[in-house]
Amino acid sequence: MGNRDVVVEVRNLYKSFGDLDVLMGVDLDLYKEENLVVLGRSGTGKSVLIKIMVGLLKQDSGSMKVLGREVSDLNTKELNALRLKIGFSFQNSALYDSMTVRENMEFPLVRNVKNLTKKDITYKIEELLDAVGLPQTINQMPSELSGGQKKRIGVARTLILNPEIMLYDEPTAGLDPITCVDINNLINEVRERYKTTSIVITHDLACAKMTGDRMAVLLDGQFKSIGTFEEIFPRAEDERVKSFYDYNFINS
Ligand SMILES: Nc1ncnc2c1ncn2[C@@H]1O[C@H](COP(=O)(O)OP(=O)(O)OP(=O)(O)O)[C@@H](O)[C@H]1O
Repeated sequence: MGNRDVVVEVRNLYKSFGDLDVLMGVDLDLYKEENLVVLGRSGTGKSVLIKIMVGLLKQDSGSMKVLGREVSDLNTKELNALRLKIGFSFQNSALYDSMTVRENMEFPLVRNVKNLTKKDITYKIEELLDAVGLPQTINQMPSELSGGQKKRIGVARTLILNPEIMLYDEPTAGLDPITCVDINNLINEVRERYKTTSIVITHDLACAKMTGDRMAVLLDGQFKSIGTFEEIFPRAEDERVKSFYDYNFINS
């Protein structure tokens, strides 16, 4: 891990929807260049937490500081600037089906960065396709790519704006075990090469083990356990944390 600068600081964060209490006192420090895995069953509030982090939702109380700024205090312009520093890698890759790989990658660049020459754009696209090991796909359509390749291109497209923070939402969902290992390696390589700080949301403990420096388990609206894989799972006492481990490593 790099130094211990805190990139995201969450303190006593609460969020409810009517009678539904989702986040109930979340605390978290995400350190620079760390890969933090967030685990939690469906509906525990992982997406709500991420949405508060990028200013799509507002907390009821508590604090969410990203890159030193309290997100709920930011105006629209500041929020847009913050979002450019956060790369979101979607579960379904979110590529535009009617565009080639090159056009898919060009799109966020042209939209967000002024005064780039055609040469700059091509250079950047080629560099990132190289980084994800798919330079040969530049003129292909998404329909011609495998699920794993689409994920890689999705990650390359997210990286094109040089984000400081990467959010990976279920990066291995729907992939075969070998492609999962590939994507996990990619997440680690991205951190090495681009010095990103990452949050990986997953239900896949093998993915968690390979990519996470630490993991945080969201239970009853809080991170009850935060630590390395070995600190949390093999000897978990909470039945729900234990069942996560048993399900992934014994019953599957
Ligand atoms: N805008 C909203 N209005 C009302 N309820 C919401 C809203 N957003 C989320 N919720 C509720 O908050 C709870 C947590 O949702 P969230 O999407 O964060 O779950 P999750 O942990 O990301 O689940 P999954 O793993 O299935 O994606 C759910 O019960 C959901 O219905």
